[in-house]
Amino acid sequence: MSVNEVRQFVGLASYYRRFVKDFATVAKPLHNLLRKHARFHWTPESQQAFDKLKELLTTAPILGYPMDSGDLILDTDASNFGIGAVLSQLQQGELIYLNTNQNGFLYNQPSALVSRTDVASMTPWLAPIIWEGTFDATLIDFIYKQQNLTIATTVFALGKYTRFLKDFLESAEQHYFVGFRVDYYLFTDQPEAVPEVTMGENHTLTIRKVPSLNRWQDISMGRMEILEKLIENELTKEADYIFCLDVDTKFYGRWGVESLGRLVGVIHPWYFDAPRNQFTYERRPESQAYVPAGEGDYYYTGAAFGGSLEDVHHLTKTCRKQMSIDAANSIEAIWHEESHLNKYFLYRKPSKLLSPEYLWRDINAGAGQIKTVRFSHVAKNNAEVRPNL
Ligand SMILES: CC(=O)N[C@H]1[C@@H](OP(=O)(O)OP(=O)(O)OC[C@H]2O[C@@H](n3ccc(=O)[nH]c3=O)[C@H](O)[C@@H]2O)O[C@H](CO)[C@H](O)[C@@H]1O
Ligand SMILES: [Mn+2]
Repeated sequence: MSVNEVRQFVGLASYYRRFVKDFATVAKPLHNLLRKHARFHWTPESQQAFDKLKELLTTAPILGYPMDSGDLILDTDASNFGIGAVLSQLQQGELIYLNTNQNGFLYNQPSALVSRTDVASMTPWLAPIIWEGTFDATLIDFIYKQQNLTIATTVFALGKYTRFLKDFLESAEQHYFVGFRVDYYLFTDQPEAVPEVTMGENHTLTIRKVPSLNRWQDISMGRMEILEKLIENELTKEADYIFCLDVDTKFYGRWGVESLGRLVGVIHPWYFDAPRNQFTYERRPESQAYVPAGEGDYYYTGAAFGGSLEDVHHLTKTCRKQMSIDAANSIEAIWHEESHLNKYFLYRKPSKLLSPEYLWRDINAGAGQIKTVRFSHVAKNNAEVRPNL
């Protein structure tokens, strides 16, 4: 054990002491011993103290959850390491520079003056609009990590859409809420067609069989009622937030806790720069999804939305009811549940908006303001994959 390694470890422990419960009584004596040895020499006694302190740091409950490899340690460049990686590298004798600054958690200073100027990062009702460059991933992960959250995520794959599952799930496991608890609920008419995909730590996949339907519109709209019932009957105690995502999609970049909010809409990738009179709202007053000319904020996609269980429950219940009124009147909104969702969001403003980075048209389609594509539709031949036109 080199003096350097011990110094690093002491730094690590110093950094963590504010988070470890009972640090003063349990770990401080060991910490002090090591501090002394870091300057002098290494004995079997210090090795024991080192091992014990290491164990404490990896198993002690901090702020209500045990430390794990997802916990962050920052160095002065604001890059981060998981504690697991740090400890194993220490064991392997690799040099890691750790910040031992006692004043706390380091990250880039936020500016009151400088931000992105090429996009709007706030709605007129003061909901943030999330774009690359509007948040600090390290900081926001650190903050949310302390809340021990579960994010339920629903995805539907009926008929030929099961072909999209492999890419969807594999890419989600690389980019979607990595390090946080995610429970996917996959609804399909063919459970046997669901591919084997290895789930990351704290990510689970539950498969639910649902009946096949003959119209793609009914599949798409039917999601509202299934979500409503899922939240009502099962999720209340199981999750904190929920997202509902299209399956004909793939992740290419981080989608994380920056997306969480009470009620979250994603700006549609085709209409983020369009005047509201071009939005494809339902324009027939006979439909419950009707939006009169001259109204409208942003046009939201039906392919991704979410929020707290309570707010998404209200949203899905409202859309389900509005769609059944339409059905009773033999009218179907032009863009199905997406039309109802847009009507809902017009009169119940989302508390957070995600930019089209969170649902892009196609990975190969560029746009100046889109600095990173996080999630994108994949090209598909509608006539070939859908059960009807
Ligand atoms: C970019 C965007 O805003 N997408 C929306 C759009 O067209 P899309 O072309 O994206 O709709 P879509 O064909 O992807 O259908 C929506 C979703 O329903 C599911 N599905 C559909 C058909 C099928 O045979 N099997 C199956 O599982 C699947 O999860 C799919 O992702 O309009 C739809 C309603 O009009 C939905 O609001 C979509 O979210
Ligand atoms: Mn889609």
